[in-house]
Amino acid sequence: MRIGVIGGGAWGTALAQVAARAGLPVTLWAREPEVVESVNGFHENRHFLAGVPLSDSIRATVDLADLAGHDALLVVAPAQHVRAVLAAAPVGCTPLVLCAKGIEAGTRLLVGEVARQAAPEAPIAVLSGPTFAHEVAAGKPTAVTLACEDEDLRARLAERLAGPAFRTYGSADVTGAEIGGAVKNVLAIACGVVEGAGLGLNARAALIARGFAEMTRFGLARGGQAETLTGLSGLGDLVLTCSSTNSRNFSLGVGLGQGKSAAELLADRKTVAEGAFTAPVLRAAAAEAGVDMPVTQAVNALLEGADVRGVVEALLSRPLREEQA
Ligand SMILES: NC(=O)C1=CN([C@@H]2O[C@H](COP(=O)(O)OP(=O)(O)OC[C@H]3O[C@@H](n4cnc5c(N)ncnc54)[C@H](O)[C@@H]3O)[C@@H](O)[C@H]2O)C=CC1
Ligand SMILES: O=C(CO)COP(=O)(O)O
Repeated sequence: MRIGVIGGGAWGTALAQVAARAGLPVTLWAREPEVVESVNGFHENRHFLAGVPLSDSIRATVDLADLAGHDALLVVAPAQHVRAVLAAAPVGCTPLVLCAKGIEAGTRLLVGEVARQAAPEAPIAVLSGPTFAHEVAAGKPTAVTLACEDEDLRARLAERLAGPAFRTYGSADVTGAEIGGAVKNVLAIACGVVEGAGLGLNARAALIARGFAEMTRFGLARGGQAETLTGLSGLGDLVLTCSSTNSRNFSLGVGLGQGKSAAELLADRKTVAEGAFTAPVLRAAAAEAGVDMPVTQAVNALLEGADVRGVVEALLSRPLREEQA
């Protein structure tokens, strides 16, 4: 099985290394010529994943046409760019494994739904879970959800991508797997705010639990399954991303909690904090689905410049409610 990877950021590079470690030849498409030079010349992505030696069976290219004839394509461009890269890539009926976490602005579509429009003949799978790229690339133990409706393809992909330290758990629930990954980025910003504003560990635990309730309400309304949301791609990833400044979303929240503006924090950023793009789309999608998402609304208010104290007070002073309502 020859694997193509679309996107030479930290995660695309780490996944290229996963596939190479599994013994598969890999072509890695990156839009930056300097990334291609670094991977081909030094077996390292010095721009997005510095310090991690890469397998010499990974060949990088700036030319999307070089992805023709592969057996599966891992799609690891940021969510807002997936439509454009798929439109330009030679996809045809090659299976796509979607690895970006987000919801497309404007259309409010999950990445899998975008891919179905952009590449209607391609079978779709989703790979998602608690996976900091540096740890995966370094070979630290990691487990992911590999969701695909086609049982045979799911089993084939799960088996070929797995390795001694990379466990793939199959699921037929593509929507549920995607929603966990998209929503947790927004909730991670909220947890970062708690850290940055010094609101304490009780507040962070409460936010993870209430945030998860919010993710579940939205996920069920969009057709995801509860078991997926409590799994690796939902609760698992939420816990990881809400616990560490290794998360770009959590770090963005820390800055907001310290009183910095989103514009200041996002200016000249080379790496992506998907939650900043997902938050407004998620708020709109939740309103459309009639789902109450107070933490998501609070994150949007903070991204739009609201004062941290006022937003926290507003969250805490909402009418009391039943926990399971
Ligand atoms: N870094 C991580 O630990 C993980 C990231 N992800 C997800 O993977 C996706 C990609 O993130 P990373 O690899 O971390 O990116 P990154 O933050 O390391 O790098 C930014 C990436 O965005 C690409 N980019 C910027 N503008 C673009 C455009 N106009 N068209 C196409 N690509 C463009 C850059 O080429 C680069 O590959 C995101 O959806 C992220 O949520 C998922 C799991 C883990
Ligand atoms: O998705 C991730 C871990 O599973 C990476 O999180 P960040 O994008 O917040 O760094």
